[in-house]
Amino acid sequence: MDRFCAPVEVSGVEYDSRRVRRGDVFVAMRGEATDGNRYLEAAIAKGAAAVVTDSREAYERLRREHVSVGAALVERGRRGLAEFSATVMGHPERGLALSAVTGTNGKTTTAFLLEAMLRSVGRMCVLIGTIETHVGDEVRVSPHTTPEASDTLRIFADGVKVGATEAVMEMSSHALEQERVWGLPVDVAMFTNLTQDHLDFHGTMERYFAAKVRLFEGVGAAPPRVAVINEDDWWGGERLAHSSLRSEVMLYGIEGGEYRAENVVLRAGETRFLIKTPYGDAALRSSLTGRVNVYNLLAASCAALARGLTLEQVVAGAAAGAQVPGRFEVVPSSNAVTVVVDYAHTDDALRNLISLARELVKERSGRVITLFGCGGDRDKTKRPRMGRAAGEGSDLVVLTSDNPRSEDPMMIMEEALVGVRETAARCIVEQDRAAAIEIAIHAAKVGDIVLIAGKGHEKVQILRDGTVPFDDVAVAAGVLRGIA
Ligand SMILES: CC(=O)N[C@H]1[C@@H](OP(=O)(O)OP(=O)(O)OC[C@H]2O[C@@H](n3ccc(=O)[nH]c3=O)[C@H](O)[C@@H]2O)O[C@H](CO)[C@@H](O)[C@@H]1O[C@H](C)C(=O)N[C@@H](C)C(=O)N[C@H](CCC(=O)O)C(=O)O
Ligand SMILES: Nc1ncnc2c1ncn2[C@@H]1O[C@H](COP(=O)(O)OP(=O)(O)OP(=O)(O)O)[C@@H](O)[C@H]1O
Ligand SMILES: N[C@H](CCC[C@H](N)C(=O)O)C(=O)O
Ligand SMILES: [Mg+2]
Repeated sequence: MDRFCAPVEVSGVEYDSRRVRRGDVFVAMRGEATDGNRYLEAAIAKGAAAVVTDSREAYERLRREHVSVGAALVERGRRGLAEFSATVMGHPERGLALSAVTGTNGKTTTAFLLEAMLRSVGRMCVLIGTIETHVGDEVRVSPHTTPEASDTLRIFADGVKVGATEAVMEMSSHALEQERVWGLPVDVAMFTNLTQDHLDFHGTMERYFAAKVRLFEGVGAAPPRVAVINEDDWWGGERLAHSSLRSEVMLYGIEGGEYRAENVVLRAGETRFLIKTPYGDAALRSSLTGRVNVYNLLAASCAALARGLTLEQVVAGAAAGAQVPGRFEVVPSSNAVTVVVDYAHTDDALRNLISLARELVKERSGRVITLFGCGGDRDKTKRPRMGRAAGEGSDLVVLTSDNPRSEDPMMIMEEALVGVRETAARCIVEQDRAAAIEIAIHAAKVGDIVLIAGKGHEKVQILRDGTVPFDDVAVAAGVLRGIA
C-alpha cells in the first residue's frame, strides 16, 4: 500500500460519497453496480480530507489534481476500509468478544438466542443482524444483515462506550465473500446449515459453501477459537467438520453431534428437549416453535457454553429468549383459524415450515394454506424450487409477490408457478400481496393454518416504482379483525 502522500488529520472513514463529512477519509471501492472511484470529486467536494482508492488510475489523478487531499493506493478497497477504520477508531473490535453465525437459514434466530443467553447472565451485548442492531438496550435499524467494516466498527465502538463486552453478529455469505468483515477477530463461529440460495451471486453451491467457510478460516484475522457446527447438515457434518479447521470444534445435532438434543417434544409455542453435552445433561425449554428451532437452540447453547456460561445458565437463558419477530409469529386473533407469518424464503425453509404446520393441524384434521412469493433481483433458480416446496405439502397455495424489486412481478410468479404445477396443490395467483393475504385467510376454515411466508419482520415492500410500507402481520391482523 502506498502511504498517504499528504499529511492529514482524519475524523472518520466512509465508503459512500453521499455520507462523507468534513475531515473523513473516503475509501473508493470498485463494486458490481458502480465504482466508488467515480465519486472521488463528490467526496472531496463534501470535505474528504483523504482518499483511499483501489484504482491506480484514480490514485495518479488524485496526486495530480488534488494535491491538498491525502491519497493512498490499496490493492483491495474493503481491506483498506477495514484497516483504516480500525486504526482511526482505536480498534473497538479488540474490546468485544465476538460470536458470529453463518449458514443459509437460522442466523437471525440463533443470534437472538445467543444474545438472550448472554444478557441473562448480565453481559451487555452488541447484536448485528437482519432485523435490527442492538447496542446494549438501544435498538437501531439494520440496513444490511452484515454491514461494511466501517459501520460495524462504529457500532462496536458505541457498544464499548456503553459497557458492552460481547458482540453477536450474523455474517452473510455476501459479506464473507466481499470481505466486509475483514479483520474482525471472531472468538466463536457458528455454522447452521447450507441449502440453495443466492446462486445469482455465488454461481454454484461449492462457491456458496466456500464463502461460508471463510468465517472458519478467519477473514483478515486469526481463525475462530471455537467452531460450532451442525453435524446433521451435510455441508456441516461431511464437509466443514472434516476440513482442516484450526479451532476447537463443537458438533451439534439431533441425529448426530456431541452436543445433542434427545427426547424432543414439539408443540405450538413450546419446544422441549434434553440437551446432552460432555459437561452433563439438562432439560431445555423454549417458547419457539418447530424442529428448526431445536437446531438454533443447540447452536446458541454451544456458543454460550464456549463463551463461558454454565449449562444451567444456558437453559435458563434459553427459557428467557422471547419471540423473534417474523419467525413463526402467530398473528393474534380470536378466530379459530391460525395465521402464521414466517421469513421462509428458500425451498428448504418452506418445506420445513409446511411440514411443521402439517404436524400442528394433524390432530384437528385442518388444512395447510401457504402464501408465498419470490424476491426479485435474487437467485432465479430458487423460484420453481420454492413453488414445488410450497405445493408439495400444502392443500392450497396462494402465489403472490414478495419484493419484486426491479423485476416484473408477473414474470417472477410465472417462474414459481412452474414448480407449483408439478404438484397436486390447488393454486390461486394474486399479484397484490395484501389482496392475496385476504384471499388466503378467507379460504381458511376452522382448524386450518394459513402460512404467510417470505417477508417475516419486513416493514416495506420493494417494488419497481419505489418502496412502500408493508407489514404481513398488520395486514393479516386487519383481515382477521374483519372476519372476527
Ligand atoms: C451484491 C451486494 O452485496 N452488493 C452490496 C455491495 O455492492 P457493490 O460492492 O457492488 O458496490 P456498488 O453498489 O457497486 O458501489 C461501489 C461503491 O461505490 C460507492 N458509491 C456508490 C454510489 C455513490 O453515489 N457514491 C458512492 O460512493 C458505494 O458505497 C460502494 O462503496 O456493497 C454496497 C455498499 O455496501 C451494498 O449497498 C450492496 O448491497 C446491495 C444493495 C444488496 O442488495 N445487497 C444484498 C444482496 C446483501 O448484501 N444481502 C446480505 C444478506 C443476504 C442473506 O444472507 O440472505 C447482507 O449482508 O445484507
Ligand atoms: N435452523 C434452521 N434450519 C432451517 N430453516 C430454518 C432454521 N431456522 C430458521 N429457519 C427458517 O428460515 C427462516 C429465516 O430464519 P432466520 O431469519 O433465523 O434465518 P437467516 O439465516 O437469518 O435468514 P437471512 O439470511 O435471510 O437473514 C425462518 O423463518 C424459518 O422458516
Ligand atoms: N436476505 C435475503 C432476504 C430475502 C427476503 C425476501 N423477502 C426477498 O426479498 O427475497 C436477501 O436479501 O436475499
Ligand atoms: Mg438473518
